[in-house]
Amino acid sequence: MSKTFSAADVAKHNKTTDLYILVDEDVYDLTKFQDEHPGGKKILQRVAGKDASKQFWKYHNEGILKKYKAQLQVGSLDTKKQEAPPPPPPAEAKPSSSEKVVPAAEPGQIVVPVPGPAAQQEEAEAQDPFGSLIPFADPNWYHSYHSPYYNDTHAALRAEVREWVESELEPYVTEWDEAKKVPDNIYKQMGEKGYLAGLMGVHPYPAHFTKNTVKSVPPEKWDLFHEMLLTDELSRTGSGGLVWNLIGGFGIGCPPLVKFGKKSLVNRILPGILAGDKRICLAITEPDAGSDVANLTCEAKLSEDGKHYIVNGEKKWITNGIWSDYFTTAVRTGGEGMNGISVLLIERTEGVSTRKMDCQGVWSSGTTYITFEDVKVPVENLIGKENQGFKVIMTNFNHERIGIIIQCVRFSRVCFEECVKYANKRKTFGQKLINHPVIRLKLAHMARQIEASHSWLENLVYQCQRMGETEAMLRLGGAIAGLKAQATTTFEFCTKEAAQIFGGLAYSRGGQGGKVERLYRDTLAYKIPGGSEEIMLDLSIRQSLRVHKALGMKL
Ligand code: HEM
Repeated sequence: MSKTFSAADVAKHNKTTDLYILVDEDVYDLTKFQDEHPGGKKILQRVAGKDASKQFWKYHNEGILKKYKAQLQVGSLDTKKQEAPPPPPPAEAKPSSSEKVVPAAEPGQIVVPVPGPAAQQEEAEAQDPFGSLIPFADPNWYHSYHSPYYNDTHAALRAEVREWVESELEPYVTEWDEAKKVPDNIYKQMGEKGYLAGLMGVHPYPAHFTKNTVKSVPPEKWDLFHEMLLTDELSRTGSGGLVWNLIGGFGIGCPPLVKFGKKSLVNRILPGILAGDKRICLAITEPDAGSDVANLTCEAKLSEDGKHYIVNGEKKWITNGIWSDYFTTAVRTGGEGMNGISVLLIERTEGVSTRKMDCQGVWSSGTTYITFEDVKVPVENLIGKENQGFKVIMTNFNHERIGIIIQCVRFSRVCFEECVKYANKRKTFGQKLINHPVIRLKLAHMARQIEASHSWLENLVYQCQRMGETEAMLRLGGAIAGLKAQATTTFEFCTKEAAQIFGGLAYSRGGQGGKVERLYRDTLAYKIPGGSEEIMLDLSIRQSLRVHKALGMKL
């Protein structure tokens, strides 16, 4: 691979039986690949032995080279400048001695962190520029804007996650989405890298349940902005399916267990989950109960000896259900309405059946139909108190919705970024797309919605960070619901506008418009679950008025 060629050497490989091309001064041997080239072999034969950079970039984006480089590159031109060595891996940030370190929580108990004085000082510094520097394609602290929310540990985590996403996830995302399955070892890596433990809305990091902690952030420094940026960077893959595969079941199924589960239950099953060996999901929605949670009918009856619940019922649209070992399940243990609901941790045992559902989007997320038939569940597996499960579910909603918002905002940025890159190379009517005002207008409407959503998001994450669980649940539900609607409408708007900019390329699957086409199909998976857009908008006003009345609102 490290071989060097002169242009004249490359020019000799100009036959169908010996076909080299140059792209950006790197030499590729396409002799065998030409037959499987999706764009056809004739088009490659026409540039055999030549510099095909211009043609290459016209038809592909950078993901293609990442995927095929190792297989096809045989060397570089002798004129090519040595590439700068890769940046050193993110340093393992160590707690400074001047900082206040909060002791780790006991199992099943949550401690609210207090940032130390050094952390507060760090927050004031703008971080070094990071990423493509395309405006609005990343949050503006990536562009050295000042921000009170991020310090060196956030920058280190950002570099760590991006490196993993770009090298090991992004090149394969389309393949996995089409196969409707992500290889198991990717989820396992989420555990090994310590990311699963950081995604539960619990801070500081519950390090005592796992030997795998995040490399670039000491557990006691972990905050909700680390969690936010982890989800954000994973979402750069532009696949709701991938993100939901990795965190869609865990991120909403595990927090109720950690926050409300009995110590013995948590101690027994959490380590296996955080290691990435066992999978968990949240099973609330039923064929006839969605946003109207209080109406659910899956029943759990206490056995005569009082040792088990016997569960019967159906759950529908359950993310990750097909691969899950544990189901955090809402069941009816009492009378009608919200006061008859409990939450049970059901293990995959006799009587639990799962079947994959075919859906419009988020293909690799494993959307599942579940039936429970006389499933015996030990009473030890009750999460929270009997008939008080509604509180557990409500507490979970803010965390779930914030996760959805983070993904929608980043997916909107992905659409924007793809459009800016494409509009700077694609020409129509003798002009690059970016030179047409109508295209810039579309980009401007995307950017203003993205940035407004992101600023509101940061503000609400900061409130969650400072308020603690119960106060956040009581006070922020309205605003978070409003922001969820804002984020899903922004996401839908951006996919629609991006599809218009990409034209036919966003209508066919894969290729340059591949991310936009996929995200377009994924939008409903964000607009409907976690509370539909309509319910969110209504709740945002109802709930905010109720809270502000309690605060002393004067009308
Ligand atoms: C390292 C060399 C190359 C590799 C690995 C490669 C790979 C691919 C792949 C995977 C696709 C499917 C669409 C996508 O995923 O983007 C594709 C499509 C295509 N390629 Fe290439 N290609 C190479 C070089 C070239 C060159 C030099 C040309 C032109 C001279 C070319 C022209 C095309 C065309 C026209 C398409 C169809 C685009 C469309 O469907 O809109 N490719 N190529």
